[in-house]
Amino acid sequence: MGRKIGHGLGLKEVPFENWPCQFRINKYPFTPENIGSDGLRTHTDNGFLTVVQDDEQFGGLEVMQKSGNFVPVEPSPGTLLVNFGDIATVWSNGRFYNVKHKVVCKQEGIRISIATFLLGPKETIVEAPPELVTSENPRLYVPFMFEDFRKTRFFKHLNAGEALDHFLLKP
Ligand SMILES: O=C(O)CCC(=O)C(=O)O
Ligand SMILES: [Fe+2]
Repeated sequence: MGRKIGHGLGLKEVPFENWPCQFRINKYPFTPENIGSDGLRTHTDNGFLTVVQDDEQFGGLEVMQKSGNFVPVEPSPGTLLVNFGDIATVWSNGRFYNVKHKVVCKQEGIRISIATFLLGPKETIVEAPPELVTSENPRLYVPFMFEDFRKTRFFKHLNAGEALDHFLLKP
């Protein structure tokens, strides 16, 4: 998938080969009192991209449009959902949108989703490849280590994309 994304941008090579992945099963034990409230608060994913197998019975995942409106993503049996995270915005030099999303409790019961996260590189810096930096699209972010980015997000509680502002070249 990473290779296809890179090719879509006109790149011959992509760096994702050794980037770590994280696998997580989310379990939401929703009670009647939870209905209408957030099961998972608005956030962006911190890595490059996420592949989600959503709960086919429950629904409840909502993504935020640039306008700020949340739009429900109705689960579709047999399909996976893919979204970009913060590192995709940095690596693509602003071309990819780190979509904000949340989970709303729609009904009582145990909601399960399965997510695989392609994170950022462990040993190399995160930066847009030179082909994606031009005079019309100058570099947006200071090159950084993914681990430093993750710590900034975690310790400053910046879970909805705001951590990227700390790494802007021109704040
Ligand atoms: O449970 C879901 O549908 C989404 C989960 C999610 O956004 C996450 O694990 O980061
Ligand atoms: Fe997420």
